[in-house]
Amino acid sequence: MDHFHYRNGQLMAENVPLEQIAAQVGTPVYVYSTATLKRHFRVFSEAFQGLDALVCFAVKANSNIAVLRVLAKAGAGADVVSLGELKRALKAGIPASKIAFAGVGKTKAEMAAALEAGIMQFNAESEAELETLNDVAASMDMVAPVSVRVNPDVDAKTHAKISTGKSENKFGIAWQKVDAVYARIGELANLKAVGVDLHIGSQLTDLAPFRLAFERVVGLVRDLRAKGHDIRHIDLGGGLGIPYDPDAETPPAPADYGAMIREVLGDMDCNIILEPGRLIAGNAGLLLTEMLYEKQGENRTFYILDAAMNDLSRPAMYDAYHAIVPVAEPSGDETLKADFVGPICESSDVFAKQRNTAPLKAGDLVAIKSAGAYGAVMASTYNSRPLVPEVLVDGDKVAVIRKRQSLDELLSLDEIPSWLSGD
Ligand SMILES: Cc1ncc(COP(=O)(O)O)c(C=O)c1O
Ligand SMILES: N[C@@H](CCCC[NH3+])C(=O)O
Repeated sequence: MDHFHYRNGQLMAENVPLEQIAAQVGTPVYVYSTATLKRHFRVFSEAFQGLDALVCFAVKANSNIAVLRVLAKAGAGADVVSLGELKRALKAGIPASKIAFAGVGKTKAEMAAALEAGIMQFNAESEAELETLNDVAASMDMVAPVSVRVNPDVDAKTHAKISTGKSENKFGIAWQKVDAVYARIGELANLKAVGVDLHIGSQLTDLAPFRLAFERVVGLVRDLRAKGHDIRHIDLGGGLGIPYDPDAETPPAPADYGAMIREVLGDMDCNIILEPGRLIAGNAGLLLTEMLYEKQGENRTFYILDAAMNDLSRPAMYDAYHAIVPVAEPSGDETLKADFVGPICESSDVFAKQRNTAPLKAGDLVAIKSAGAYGAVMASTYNSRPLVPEVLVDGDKVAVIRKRQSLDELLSLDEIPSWLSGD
């Protein structure tokens, strides 16, 4: 059941008409459904029932503290990649013991803060990082729990810009080198190897690359254990895709993903960590926007929206498909083709080209769907456009969970140096 649905001719977020949110908060605005977040988390978690599994939400997908709070209450851990994300996860009530810290460029300050907080594990991505982590832990008289992120050199068969598990990608340590790396960890007094980790890419719509990568990791864990390393955690990363365009994509169901994992890892006697981001948040949010103008170009109609690529960058960055629907349910069957574009001075500020749509007019509200993951978090203020607000709906309750940035707030970050002030 879609929690964004038409009722009495109006697109709703659960029991709240989007028109009401636009009137209260203005547009553009991100709107999230609590029921969808909870359902996605539950369905994903149920796929691992009976296994010793921990679902760590990838905070990079949606880092709003209220969204994290919903997931914390449902039992989620967190996968974080910066001190900012760590602080958000902790503030949302996710216990440090359920937090993994990933990323190729962790700073010493980030390492120290994460050690201080007592996180579950660092997912280390290079030999140099391990040496630095050992030094930081030594200076604090602590032992850092580490998993090495293995790069299994598997083609995830996803968009090139969101593939991470090939040898040419910057992520992880080549799986052929991993043996030597764990031997080195064994020599470092302030590190303790607790697991292995991998993440091969995002928006995967096929189980085969996952299976290949997981089988490689299982082989690796057996070897490491035979050499005396006590590998308890196997972190399989995130990446399971979602249907942005149900006619074009049919990603595997979480239950099938879970069944495959059970098959490959079921007898490993380990704690399995999963890091879904998009799967939990993607279809739990939309970007609500108003159409400003219609413009007739050469052989095409432009629908110019008040949202732009700075608010939702996925179409511009990855040519990503997002469904676009009118908030007022179309009364007839008439359709036409239009380009949905934003106001930014870039040719790539396009949400959809030659998209079939009901005819729209200036002032109409439009929802850009599947924008709950990698939407608000990737926004910028390009063209001096303030960050847009985020709203959370729960049944008939509505709350602004991030307020709209004001122009004053945006401009107040700049300063004119003393030598330029005056005439
Ligand atoms: C290390 C890591 N874990 C988890 C994720 C979440 O991925 P997704 O949102 O595709 O589930 C990402 C992003 O791709 C990631 O880099
Ligand atoms: N940001 C990307 C995915 C990359 C995920 C981060 N590893 C997207 O919107 O699809």
